[in-house]
Amino acid sequence: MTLRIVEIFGPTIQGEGVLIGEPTVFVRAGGCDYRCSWCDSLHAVDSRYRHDWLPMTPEAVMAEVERLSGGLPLTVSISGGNPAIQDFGPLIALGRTKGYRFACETQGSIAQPWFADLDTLVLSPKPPSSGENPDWDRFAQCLEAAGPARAVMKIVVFDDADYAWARDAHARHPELPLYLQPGNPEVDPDQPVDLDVATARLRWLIETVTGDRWYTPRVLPQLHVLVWGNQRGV
Ligand SMILES: C[S@@+](CC[C@H](N)C(=O)[O-])C[C@H]1O[C@@H](n2cnc3c(N)ncnc32)[C@H](O)[C@@H]1O
Ligand SMILES: Nc1nc2[nH]cc(C(=O)O)c2c(=O)[nH]1
Ligand code: SF4
Ligand SMILES: [Mg+2]
Repeated sequence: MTLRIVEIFGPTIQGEGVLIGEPTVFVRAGGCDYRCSWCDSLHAVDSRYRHDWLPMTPEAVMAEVERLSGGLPLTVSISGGNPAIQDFGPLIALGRTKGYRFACETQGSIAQPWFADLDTLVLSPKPPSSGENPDWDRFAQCLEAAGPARAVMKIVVFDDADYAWARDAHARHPELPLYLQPGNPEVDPDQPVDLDVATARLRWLIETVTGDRWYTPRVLPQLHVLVWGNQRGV
């Protein structure tokens, strides 16, 4: 059994959401059932890049994670692409025997039994600006599959319509801790990120939430983007 792997990198810090700042090794899976207009990881989505994806056994993935982490357990974040189109159960089982913890980032379109083996499931349903239209029944199936794993919701907000949509999404799932992050409009890895633009977008989101007296979500930047821009592998 092999997994389609785009890249394995770290240790770095988790730059987004509930685990922000946490030392992390990332395992990026190839392939996605969505095509978000502003996807910052097209190299893991578009089949144009698939010749760069490596078939790897769970043992080989874990060996690379251990090499990068110096053999000391930390949090492994499985992202993509949508990792839920593959079976990460054997990798998680193997990593657990060595003391590693696991988180997964997915949009909530495909449920997997192995979600229950995670420590943290980050569900990131896509707002209107993405051009995708989430299926809330499937989203609920993902939550059900998570079982004992901690599930949280992270929503990217580009504009007022996304913000209103995020409020509705929270109303559907008030039980999920909610994290909002401003959208990054500049995702070309070869172009620098304009920090003034990033700061202005973050300020707008904070002021929108507080101005609305909405005290539920945590508003966070993409910390890695502030530090490294759109560079890959960080
Ligand atoms: C690249 S995705 C991979 C995992 C999964 N496909 C998903 O979308 O949740 C990881 C996270 O990056 C977020 N993201 C992608 N492009 C972004 C952008 N341009 N600005 C801000 N966040 C973005 C996604 O919403 C998701 O929360
Ligand atoms: N540092 C860092 N934090 C991240 N959080 C989510 C990421 C992703 O691309 O899934 C990501 C990433 O690529 N790097
Ligand atoms: S679901 Fe995630 S990986 Fe897939 S296109 Fe959207 S942001 Fe990119
Ligand atoms: Mg990213």
